[in-house]
Amino acid sequence: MKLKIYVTRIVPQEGIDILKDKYDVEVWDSEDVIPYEALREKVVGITALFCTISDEIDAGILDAAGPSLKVVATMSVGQHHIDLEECKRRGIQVTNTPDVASDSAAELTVALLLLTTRRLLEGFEAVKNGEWGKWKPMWILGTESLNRTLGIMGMGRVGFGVARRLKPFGVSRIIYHDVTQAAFADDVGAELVSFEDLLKESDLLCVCCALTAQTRHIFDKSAFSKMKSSAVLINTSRAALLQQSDLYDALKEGQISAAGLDVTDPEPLPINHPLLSLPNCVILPHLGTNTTDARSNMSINTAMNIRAVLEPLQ
Ligand SMILES: O=CC(=O)O
Repeated sequence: MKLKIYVTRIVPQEGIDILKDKYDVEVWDSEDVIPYEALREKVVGITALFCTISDEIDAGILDAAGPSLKVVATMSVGQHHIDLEECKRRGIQVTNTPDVASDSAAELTVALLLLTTRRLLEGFEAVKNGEWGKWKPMWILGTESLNRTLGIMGMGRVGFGVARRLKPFGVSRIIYHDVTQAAFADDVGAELVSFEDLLKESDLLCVCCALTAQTRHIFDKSAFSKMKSSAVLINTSRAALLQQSDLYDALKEGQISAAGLDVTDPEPLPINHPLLSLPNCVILPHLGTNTTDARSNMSINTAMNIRAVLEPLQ
């Protein structure tokens, strides 16, 4: 009898194709999140769970799956939706897809930076609303990257990808803060600085680090007060790196000039949320890995992770 794999969402077929001949693969046939109770029913007796970042995989789901479950493979970089301790205790392996989505996330960070610094959405809104009059010397003035200091919080795969892409834009300096010196940072001439100096010196600050106990809410009132009033902050990593209500105050009071966020708390952000009332805050609906290439590679990577765990057991 074939081992059972449950896939919690319609995902790119490439990943399913890698699994379907060898395993009994069932897919939740929807673009939407499977309800918790339905997931509990579906996982009974499975050996592998192919899930996404919006499925909560807690002890209740692991209990329902039972002792046959050997791997929880998430088609995401983030693993905060999985009870890792509980998986460890039960000897269930957890896998994610960190490498294949970095280029997509880095590109999105650059796109959001330009969207924010050049106020492109305001321009598009003006076109749609019939506010585009004769050429005006003082209308929708943005900030160029040329000769600006680019700051990167977290010189990992995404941070490096952002630095590599923005260097040819003519930024004058690239500085970064991380727990250690990143060997490849030299390739873009990036200098390691303290968090304090990153705040004080960055004109364009991209947050690309992981969320840990040390980085949770690291961008708070005190951090914003050290930044330049002309600085633009971009967060494409995790919402909890920022103290969101402090960010609102900093943007409202002009402590920093603008922010671009691809991640918010909560997600989705309610349409009456105060951040959405600010003209200097651009918000995207968590689009970091939304490319056909990244999603296809994430699906393949997830399937390969499942095979890497199951094959030695068979
Ligand atoms: O946020 C998206 C991911 O972790 O893949």
